[in-house]
Amino acid sequence: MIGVQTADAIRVAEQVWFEAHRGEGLMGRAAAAVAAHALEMAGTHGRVLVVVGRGNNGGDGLFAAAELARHGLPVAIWPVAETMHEQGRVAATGAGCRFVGVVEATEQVAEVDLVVDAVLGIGGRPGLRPDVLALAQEAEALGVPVLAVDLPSGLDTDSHQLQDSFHATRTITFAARKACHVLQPAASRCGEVVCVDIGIELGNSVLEVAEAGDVAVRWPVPGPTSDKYSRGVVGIDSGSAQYPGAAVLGVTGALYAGAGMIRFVGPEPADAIIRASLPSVTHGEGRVQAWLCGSGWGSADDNRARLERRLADGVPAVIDADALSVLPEHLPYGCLLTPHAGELARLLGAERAEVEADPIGSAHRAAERTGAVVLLKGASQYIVQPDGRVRVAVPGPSWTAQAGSGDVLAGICATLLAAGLPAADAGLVGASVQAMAAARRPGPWPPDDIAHEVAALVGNWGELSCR
Ligand SMILES: NC(=O)C1=CN([C@@H]2O[C@H](COP(=O)(O)OP(=O)(O)OC[C@H]3O[C@@H](n4cnc5c(N)ncnc54)[C@H](OP(=O)(O)O)[C@@H]3O)[C@@H](O)[C@H]2O)[C@@H](O)CC1
Ligand SMILES: [K+]
Repeated sequence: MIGVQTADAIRVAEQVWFEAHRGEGLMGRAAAAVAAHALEMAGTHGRVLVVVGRGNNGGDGLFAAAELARHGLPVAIWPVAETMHEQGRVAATGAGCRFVGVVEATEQVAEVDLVVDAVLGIGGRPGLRPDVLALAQEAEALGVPVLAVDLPSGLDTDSHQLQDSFHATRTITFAARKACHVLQPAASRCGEVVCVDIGIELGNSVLEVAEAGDVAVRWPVPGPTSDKYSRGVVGIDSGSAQYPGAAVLGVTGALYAGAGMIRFVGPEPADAIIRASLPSVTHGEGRVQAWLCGSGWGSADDNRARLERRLADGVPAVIDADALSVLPEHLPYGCLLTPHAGELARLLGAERAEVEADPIGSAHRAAERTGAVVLLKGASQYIVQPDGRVRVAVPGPSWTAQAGSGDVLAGICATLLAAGLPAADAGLVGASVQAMAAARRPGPWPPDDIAHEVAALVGNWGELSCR
């Protein structure tokens, strides 16, 4: 898992380091890493424009500029504020960097091979001054590579929200990733994110982002004594006359994620379609280890009773789509809710914009209120537990932003619940594996094709770990 830290936590850790290492500095380490990446991006003869702010982020930029100039690169520096880091200014001047004003900097953008953005780091307030924004936009429009120091200036360090900012090709950050580097849409401004260890010690992270290895180790691979019951029986009550496809997709997701057995109890015409196209699925009631309810129910009058009937078994359930608006007072232990932003807003009686402004807080409210884990779907997929722990699924390509992806995902998660994964892991692993499968098969593939790709992906892990 990748641990994400806040700006405050970084500041505290830096302070502890400074107290333990009196007279020493961290900026040299940060600047050396920036210079190495700048050299790689600009080439040994590249022309570089470094835009520096008044704080320590600007200091990093000035020391990196000095290093580049010592390597013989022509370096121009635009200090955007009236003051700048004094030792950094002395170093850059001594190394032969040239200081320019706004007019020359703007002219230079079209000429240079790299722009280094060292305007604002973790001490910055969101947004950019108009003249700095104009330069950032010019660089983007011209396709000039941008190396952001710590974060693209203009972004809010601890937020997922988009702001007027630089659009980096690469961002080099220090000690740990921050929310803006990993959460969409802000992360889309960061380009490739490189995290450099500068030697400070950090405590618990504010949230964690899953990596491929975290998914593989949690995947329930059958052992030599496994049978269809021990692997997990999934009950699926989904679909309606209006939305039979949701049921077919959910069953497909469950099947290709490796359900030991599926009992489908949804209505026609999905029942007949599944009988004809997915012959391993059984039909009718029986014992199950987990339920999937809600996908494709539509706004029928009997949704509340339909959900209560399934929850009466007392086993964990994936509660999706239309079932999210008819939740009973008490849910069985270990349920997973899988709303998108609009569904979560309805569940909370809030506006969609409120959920989009505060996805983690909104998902946490729903988790606290229901006692269930919430998997909030979207460009970044949050898994939030009632105790406030937050994890984010492995990110995937935007191709999965299409109708039916959520139905497949609910089926995958239900298989994982039935296999015995706790709801938080089922949500994390389910959302991640779908994203990873989509990444293996880029392009406009329909969601059922991505479900098939899940089986291929998991099969590779099976070779390694199947006994
Ligand atoms: N500590 C260390 O040893 C290490 C730190 N490191 C580096 O330092 C960075 C943090 O430095 P920092 O704390 O000086 O903050 P930074 O982001 O440079 O900017 C703050 C300045 O900008 C101003 N300002 C703010 N918002 C603004 C806006 N929207 N528009 C215009 N101005 C704005 C604000 O002025 P104010 O108006 O608040 O008086 C303030 O003066 C960190 O990201 C990393 O790069 C590394 O070297 C590792 C070691
Ligand atoms: K920056």
